[in-house]
Amino acid sequence: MAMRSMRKACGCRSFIRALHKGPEAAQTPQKDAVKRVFSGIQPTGIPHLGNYLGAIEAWVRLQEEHGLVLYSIVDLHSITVAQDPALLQQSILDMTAVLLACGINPEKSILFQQSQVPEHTQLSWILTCMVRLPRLQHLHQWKAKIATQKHGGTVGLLTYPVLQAADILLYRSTHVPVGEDQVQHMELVQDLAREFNKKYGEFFPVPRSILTSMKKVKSLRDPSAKMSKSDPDKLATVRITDSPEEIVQKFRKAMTDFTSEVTYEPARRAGVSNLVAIHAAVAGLPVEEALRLGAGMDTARYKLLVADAVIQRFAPIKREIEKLKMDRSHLEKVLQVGSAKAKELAHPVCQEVKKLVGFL
Ligand SMILES: Nc1ncnc2c1ncn2[C@@H]1O[C@H](COP(=O)(O)OC(=O)[C@@H](N)Cc2c[nH]c3ccccc23)[C@@H](O)[C@H]1O
Repeated sequence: MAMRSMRKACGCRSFIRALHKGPEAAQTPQKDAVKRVFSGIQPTGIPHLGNYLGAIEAWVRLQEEHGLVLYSIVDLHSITVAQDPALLQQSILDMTAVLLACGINPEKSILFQQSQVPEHTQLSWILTCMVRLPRLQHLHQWKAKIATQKHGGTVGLLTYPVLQAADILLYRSTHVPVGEDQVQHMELVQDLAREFNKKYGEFFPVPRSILTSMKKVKSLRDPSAKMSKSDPDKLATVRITDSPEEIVQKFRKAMTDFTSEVTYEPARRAGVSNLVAIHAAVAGLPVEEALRLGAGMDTARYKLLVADAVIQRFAPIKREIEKLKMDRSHLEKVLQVGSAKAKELAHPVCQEVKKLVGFL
């Protein structure tokens, strides 16, 4: 059944070609002609402009182009740092509402809850036994995250990228739309796929990252850093559900420089260039057109134009989120159905892996 569903996944490749792929992606030979797309998002916190432009927007387009597309709400990943159980339950449903409101269509892609498919943790254990400790200790995100944790962080936080590898490989995925912050994790996934194939015979395709032109949306308060859910400065991050007033305030306070003209020079003028990139992306314009609209404005006025474009873009999504959140049983049903479909795909792959590894 799994292989039959996977074979259906072909479709046109134009969108994938149109997206910028990272260098590691371009160099990876891809023997597998069938495209299988997988990605995930942590349920904790409301998605922000970075999640939306760097990942979710691409997810929506990819489900139009490919037969087998899976998106997972990765609740197992979220407990690598402390969570309140009641809040986590609510966050999983809220994230379901957000993804549906953004355009994820459960008829076109499989939207599911990671913990409902136990094969993720089973494959994760097998892969964990193939990774050397220093490989995980050298990853940027581990180093950044332990700096914020008491007592050095949990073992789960350390092995988090191996679970991510299991998520992807479990569906023998070929393409993974992610933001730039996940590229190092993707290199680990690619290495694990190659190593597994070398040891047990050709089994996993080596998955490629798909990066959009908005692969790193910067913090509004520090354009040298990425926009992040966990930024302690509330003005740094624009969430999908922010009110128009909050959005205006955040853009007003966005860090730029002492030049008032609006230009796009990411290396020299990171702050204003981040605004131009956001403007172009949310308004669906080329950067040149966004610059033309900002011509003659000073940065203070341009910030309001960008804020307005973001407000317009998020307004219908916000309305839809509110509507969806009123029907809890619908959200639960979507996850239930999606998780059953994912399990149907995951089970035979996991069984094959177990056999290859030598389990009876
Ligand atoms: N400032 C930003 N600019 C551009 N893109 C950004 C920005 N911030 C976040 N992203 C992207 O949003 C997606 C979800 O983020 P998460 O932190 O939940 O994403 C994470 O924590 C993953 N470990 C979840 C995961 C678990 N298993 C997977 C398997 C495949 C892909 C992803 C996963 C990601 O694509 C992330 O790159």
